[in-house]
Amino acid sequence: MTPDQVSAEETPRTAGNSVSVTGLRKSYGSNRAVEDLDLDVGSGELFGVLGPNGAGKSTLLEILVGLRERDAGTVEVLGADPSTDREHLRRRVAVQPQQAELFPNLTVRETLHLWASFHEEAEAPESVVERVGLTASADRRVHELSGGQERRLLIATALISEPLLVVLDEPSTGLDPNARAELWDVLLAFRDRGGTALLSTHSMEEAESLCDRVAVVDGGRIVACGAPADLVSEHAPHTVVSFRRTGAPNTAALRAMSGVEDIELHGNRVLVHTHRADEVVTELTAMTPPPQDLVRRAAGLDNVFRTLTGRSLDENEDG
Ligand SMILES: Nc1ncnc2c1ncn2[C@@H]1O[C@H](COP(=O)(O)OP(=O)(O)OP(=O)(O)O)[C@@H](O)[C@H]1O
Repeated sequence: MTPDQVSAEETPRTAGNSVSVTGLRKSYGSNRAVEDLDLDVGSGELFGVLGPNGAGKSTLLEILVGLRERDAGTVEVLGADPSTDREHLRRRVAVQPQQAELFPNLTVRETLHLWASFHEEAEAPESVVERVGLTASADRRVHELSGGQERRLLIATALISEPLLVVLDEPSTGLDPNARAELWDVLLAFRDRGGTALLSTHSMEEAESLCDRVAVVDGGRIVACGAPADLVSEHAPHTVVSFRRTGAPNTAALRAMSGVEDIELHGNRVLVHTHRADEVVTELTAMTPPPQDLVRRAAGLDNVFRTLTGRSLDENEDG
């Protein structure tokens, strides 16, 4: 079964949505992990749930795939309720949790043959190997693979059942930029074949580069939802001028500069938010000593998050 082979009768859809959630709530004791959350993911979308650690992303995804019970709300995934219709969803939804394990001594090919044997209908392992770009490594053992190759093999084990929807919890955490880009290509190809992909991420770069639409979550709630470019133009239509800091920056003086709206400290860089970038760059370059490694860029989803919550997506930030 490929995404485009499934009839409407077999998989009832809700107005073109693969996922429809209303009023979802989940608490762990007194800790409210998900609060009155509404969400629609269209069929054929590559959809990202973006938020910092503890925002409720994993809890949401686990409820959607039937791994966790909700306290309240309605949930439809491919027209079924994951808490009661697990069998309906088992073949149609593939899940890649944050901590997934493979057998280290099996080869890539053996792994996929094993996973294929778990399903009544499965794609040929050879074609999945090719689709995730592991043909040259098909006979290598799992423990010999790079981190990126192993992650793509995990995705391959998810895709082998030819799911309509794949749900991935932070799929690219810990990967280097090349490995991330290769993994994104696999997900984009799945989307281009008609599949729906829902992933969580705390990387604004991943959300911006990969996702058709993004739900920005904080404290268990969606604070904004839309196409990345639309979210940026609505909530953060400004420029970020940044430079390398040497010693403790004089943030009070920077804040007092004409045109400066906000200052953030991010790692070894000072980020200056402004709608008047030319003016600010002129003022900054006139400072003594002049700022090093000055860069200007349009604001991104990290700035959307900051505008909407007053906090940073990146926990390690100190600004
Ligand atoms: N099994 C659990 N028992 C108690 N509290 C939990 C449990 N799982 C998650 N939580 C809490 O619920 C909140 C949401 O956690 P969740 O893991 O869903 O967020 P997240 O956005 O996926 O974060 P992370 O990226 O760190 O996994 C957090 O405050 C977390 O500590």
